[in-house]
Amino acid sequence: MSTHSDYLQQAIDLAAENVESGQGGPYGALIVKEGKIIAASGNQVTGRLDPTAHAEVMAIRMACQTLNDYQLTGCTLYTSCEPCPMCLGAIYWARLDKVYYACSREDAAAAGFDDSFIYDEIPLPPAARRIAMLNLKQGNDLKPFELWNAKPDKILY
Ligand SMILES: Nc1nc2[nH]cnc2c(=O)[nH]1
Repeated sequence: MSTHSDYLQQAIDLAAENVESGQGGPYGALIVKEGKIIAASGNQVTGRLDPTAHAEVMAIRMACQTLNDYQLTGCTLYTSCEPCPMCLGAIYWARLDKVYYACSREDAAAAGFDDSFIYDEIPLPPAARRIAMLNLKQGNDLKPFELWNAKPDKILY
């Protein structure tokens, strides 16, 4: 029976292997459900030319395919490093039960992966962010939400 520490060690090993493979950054993640590893991935940002291909996001995508579901309730994520703000959002949307991580955001920053500029942006008003988010109201901007609310067979997530 593997322990939390065993799974976390596997995530760290994946991260270290990822440096050799050249697929992306020094990160690894895996997802466990009922004692079984259902997904595992390294960071694949540069290999896939995909800035969203962080280890945690890749593992979440893989686990959803494995379970044929869009939510991961009952699953635990093990990651070599504290999730970045993007992965944090993905973790909540995926409804994972719990996350274990090894390195901290401070460790990542010391290695050149500093997320603090993103954390600092979050509380700012959208238009004041470094990448300005400009709210342009349109006459029919609420239409998609109205259609959604009226749709009897919608799949809630
Ligand atoms: N936790 C985590 N942080 C990152 N920062 C840049 N890439 C990654 C990643 O794949 N995982």
